[in-house]
Amino acid sequence: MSETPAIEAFNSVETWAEAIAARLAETLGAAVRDHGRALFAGPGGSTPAPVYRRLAATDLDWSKIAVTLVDERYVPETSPESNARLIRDVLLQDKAAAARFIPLYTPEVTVDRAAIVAAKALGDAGGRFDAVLLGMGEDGHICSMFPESPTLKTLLTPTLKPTVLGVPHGRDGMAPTLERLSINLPYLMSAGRVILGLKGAAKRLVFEEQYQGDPKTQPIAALIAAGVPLEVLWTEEG
Ligand SMILES: O=C(O)[C@H](O)[C@@H](O)[C@H](O)[C@H](O)COP(=O)(O)O
Repeated sequence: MSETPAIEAFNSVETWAEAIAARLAETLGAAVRDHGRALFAGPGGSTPAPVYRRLAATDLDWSKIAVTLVDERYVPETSPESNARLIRDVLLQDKAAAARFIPLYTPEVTVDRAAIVAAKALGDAGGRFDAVLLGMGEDGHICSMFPESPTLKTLLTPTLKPTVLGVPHGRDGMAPTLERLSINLPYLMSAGRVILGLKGAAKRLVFEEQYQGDPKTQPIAALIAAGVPLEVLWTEEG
């Protein structure tokens, strides 16, 4: 049985965000020191902004760090739904403005073509993340690994190469409401450090319910079963 990760609890969003940013900075700084470059992948959504703000102010050699996304809505950066917009507006500021951004979205092509372009761009950047920050939806999705999605099985297949896949929007009102692009489980298996940041009681409950679930249909269970050394940092403050 794979190690089940302990949940580290923080009594405020501030201390929670500081702890995550410090760990990400430690890992990215070590990668730059040891290999001359680092690759970070983070989520969109409403959770990571306090972490991104702290990371942006951290003294690292950002000119040697590339930043990308673990998933993206298939919309241009001008859309308020764009995760790239969040990264540019919050993370690629201050000291981190010197970092290179690798978007997942490509305009005017199909989502599957955009996934191929993104997979190549990430491959050209080394094909392995030194540090990953994940969020989680209240349905247990991470990245764009949504329950009931026809792409879920392929995204969760541990034996494939790390890549990016197109994810169709859900039918009959099912999530996701927009077409998406998502890294697959092998990208998390090959990462140097994977941190899951959770806020609120509901998400803690979902995590505790799902981490010993079905690795074929529940992303958190899939990470644990695949032996991803997940660090889970949680704060009650929603
Ligand atoms: O594109 C996205 O929505 C995110 O990358 C996604 O994977 C996110 O981490 C979860 O949906 C949680 O979203 P919240 O942080 O908004 O709860």
